[in-house]
Amino acid sequence: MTNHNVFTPKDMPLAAAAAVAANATLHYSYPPPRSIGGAADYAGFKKLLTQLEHRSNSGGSSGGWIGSWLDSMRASSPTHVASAAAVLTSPSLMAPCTAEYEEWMKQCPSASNKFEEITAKSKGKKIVMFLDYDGTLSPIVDDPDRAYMSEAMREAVRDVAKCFPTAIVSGRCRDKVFNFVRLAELYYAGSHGMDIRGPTKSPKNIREEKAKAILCQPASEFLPMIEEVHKVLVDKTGSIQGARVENNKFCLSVHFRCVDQKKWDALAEQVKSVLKDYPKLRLTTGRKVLEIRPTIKWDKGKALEFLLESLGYANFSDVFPVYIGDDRTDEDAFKVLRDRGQGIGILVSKVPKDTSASYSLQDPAEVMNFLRNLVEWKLRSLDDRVKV
Ligand SMILES: O=P(O)(O)OC[C@H]1O[C@H](O[C@H]2O[C@H](CO)[C@@H](O)[C@H](O)[C@H]2O)[C@H](O)[C@@H](O)[C@@H]1O
Repeated sequence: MTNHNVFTPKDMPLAAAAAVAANATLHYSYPPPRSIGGAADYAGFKKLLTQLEHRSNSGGSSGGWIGSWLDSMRASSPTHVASAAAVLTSPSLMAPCTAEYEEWMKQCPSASNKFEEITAKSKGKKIVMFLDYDGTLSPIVDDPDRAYMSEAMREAVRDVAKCFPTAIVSGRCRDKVFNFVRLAELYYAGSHGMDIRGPTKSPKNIREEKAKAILCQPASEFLPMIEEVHKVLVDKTGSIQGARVENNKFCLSVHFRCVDQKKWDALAEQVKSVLKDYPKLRLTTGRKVLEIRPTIKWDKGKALEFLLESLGYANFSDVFPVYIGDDRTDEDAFKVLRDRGQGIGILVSKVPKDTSASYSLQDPAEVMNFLRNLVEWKLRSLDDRVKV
């Protein structure tokens, strides 16, 4: 089991630096990652993409408790700004952070800086993209209903999907995440992978009938139970200001981002008392959220495997899955890739975390840059082939 975001007193400077980074108004003083090509280059490549498109057209997280409820909630929320100023102004506090970050960077280097290494690894293989939504394609915000992705990000994802089969894998319910992304040519795995659907508009790189046939809902029998628990939780948590229960169809999210920290314990107790009557449901933690889901052995890792199989890409030798995500629940997918020795996992994080991913990116902005670079690289290699 990974030990994400677990901060002990000795980690306090690091936690404070995390706060600085996670709140994005201040920046962690670390060398910015190298980028390949800027906006101008990208416009040129967009033109090339359109040309090449025409040319080709003619041919677990693991469940259970991690310590106490409250510890677990705190562990998933290292985003307070309280000590940020102290960190920024104190060299003695900054030094250990940098050393620790540098150490982490050795284990989980920047995918931007290692771009050539990544593309070299994928040589001769078919890249398949898996993208988490919240915190990966959209920045984390207080109101889950307003977690919009930018138009620029949408365009980058659209371009990626023209080059590689692309799936969105999210804890949100499939319809909701689709309404945010609004790209019909993608695969969507909602409810932490428990609701998978192929594209409604056929992507260029997949046979239409194959794409449309993909559908997987391994937790259907839990629907009535989830509905019931949703109602009970809304009722029980109603008195806690800022608490919010989100119905994600096959799972539920209890948000505490806007709850006063003094009330976290009370909220945890409420959730705990409800779940006592539902032993077939388990709880995991995400970014200031308690996630309630069926105890079935299904997670984002299983969803990734399902999609690879369905697409006929399960073969080790000719597929290179790239999974990008920021959350504990994405660790299940990173682990699958690591265990299979196939493709790469990229963790989106500005702070050191225990992870099964092999690379990192700092935030959605850097994810967008990475996606654009992949498209440019792909088009460059296609164009080179055409020239030959
Ligand atoms: O798998 P994901 O796509 O990363 O979804 C995980 C949860 O993301 C959302 O919550 C998170 O983002 C919110 C908006 O930025 C933020 O307010 C919240 O604190 C985060 O936990 C979503 O609302 C949940 O339903 C997903 O399970």
